[in-house]
Amino acid sequence: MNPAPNLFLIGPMGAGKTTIGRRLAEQLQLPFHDLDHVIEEQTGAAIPLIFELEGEAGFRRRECAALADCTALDGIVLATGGGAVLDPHNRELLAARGFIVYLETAVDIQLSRLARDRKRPLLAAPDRRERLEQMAALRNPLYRSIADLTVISDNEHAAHVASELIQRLQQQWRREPAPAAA
Ligand SMILES: Nc1ncnc2c1ncn2[C@@H]1O[C@H](COP(=O)(O)OP(=O)(O)O)[C@@H](O)[C@H]1O
Ligand SMILES: O=C(O)C1=C[C@@H](OP(=O)(O)O)[C@@H](O)[C@H](O)C1
Ligand SMILES: [Mg+2]
Repeated sequence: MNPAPNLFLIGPMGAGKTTIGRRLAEQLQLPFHDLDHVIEEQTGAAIPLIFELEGEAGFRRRECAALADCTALDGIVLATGGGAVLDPHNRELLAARGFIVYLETAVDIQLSRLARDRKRPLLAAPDRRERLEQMAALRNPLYRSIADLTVISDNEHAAHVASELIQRLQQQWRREPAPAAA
């Protein structure tokens, strides 16, 4: 629960980390970074191509490097990718360097939001529900283990989730000092 100079969004694919993170950064007037976007810029390739050429292991190595770079910054909002919490060192860096918000989302909601998605290689499975449920079983305890704040991200309006999140953060910061921008 340490107030820290960064806000990190964690949670599964389709939770709205990228969408809500961008809104949150705008409203808090902080720079926004999306970990997947940073990986794509550093690699010069889109996420599906990285998976195709280097496999998930190669993507994870790049994700660790990008996360180390992003968590070295101060005063940012960072939307992580859903699997960033799998690596124990990533979890340590996130916990040490920022305030962690877990966007909790039901598999049904993920399925409907991502129904037409073709940019998330891990969803290229014959049974998407089964894949998401397997990932949730492994990852949800990890999200919970490092979250400073958990917000249910099931509402169909991203703006609604973002404003609830800001209210919850303000309540939190009334109890503890607000994170200072760099
Ligand atoms: N609260 C929400 N309600 C409805 N759709 C949402 C909401 N948050 C995100 N979305 C949509 O779901 C999809 C995935 O959102 P995204 O922000 O990319 O999630 P993540 O980064 O967690 O994978 C996008 O099409 C986005 O517009
Ligand atoms: O859950 C995962 O392992 C992944 C989530 C994706 O990001 P989002 O959570 O932003 O969709 C992206 O990092 C990659 O496709 C792998
Ligand atoms: Mg995202």
